[in-house]
Amino acid sequence: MELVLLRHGQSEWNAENIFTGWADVDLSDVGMVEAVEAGGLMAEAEVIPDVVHTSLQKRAIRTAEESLRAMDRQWVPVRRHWRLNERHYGALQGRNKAEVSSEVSAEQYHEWRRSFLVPPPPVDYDSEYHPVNDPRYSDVPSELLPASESLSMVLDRVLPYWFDQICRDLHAGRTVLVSAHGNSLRALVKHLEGISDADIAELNIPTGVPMRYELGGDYRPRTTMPIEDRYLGDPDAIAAAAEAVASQGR
Ligand SMILES: O=C(O)[C@H](O)COP(=O)(O)O
Repeated sequence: MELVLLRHGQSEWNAENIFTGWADVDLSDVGMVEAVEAGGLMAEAEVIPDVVHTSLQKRAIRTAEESLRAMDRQWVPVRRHWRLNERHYGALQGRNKAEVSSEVSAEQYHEWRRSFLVPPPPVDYDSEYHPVNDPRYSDVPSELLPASESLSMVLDRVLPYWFDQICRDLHAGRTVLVSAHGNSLRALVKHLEGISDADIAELNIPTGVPMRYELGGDYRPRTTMPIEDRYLGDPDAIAAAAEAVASQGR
């Protein structure tokens, strides 16, 4: 069973170093190029998706579209679901990462970004950033909609979708592309690789780089290998891009 995880290409707010979360920001020009290149890398590696799962956020949706276009596979079914959204970044959404970092201790900043259990401060119920005020979530019971999320909360909402929808496509023998976000993918990788709550803090996924998984019948990786070896593309450039994500705002 073949699975490809792809963080969306650079977004307009990634380029400006702004906490994004559930804000629906588009790809930057760089991000559009990254999405096309990701399609080229998948084609070159001969991992060709039969189905795509993505979030309800346009940066991931467009990344899926552009990568499929690069593979001449725009006909492939694309399923969208809020459970694959980025982590809700609460009251940090819309704020510059360097500014936030200058206002709090280095420990607090790191805890908000990378701890497993601690969510950032929440947004108010009437905030434009609370999903109850966004019509795209009108079908979702309001008690499931977050005002802020820790990575642990993201994992809890991603896993039902993983087991119910994505594993079903994998079981049917389809090569699955998941086009999603830095933190929804960190949660999924934590689950797949059995990474501890402490060690997941060290994982930073760069934009627009496909990660390839060969899964066994238990929907876990068939072989153990360093995560860096799962990326498609130039290892040095990928390592530098991951380090740049890690040090945002510092
Ligand atoms: O939502 C965001 O700001 C980014 O997509 C992910 O941000 P992070 O790397 O700071 O968690």
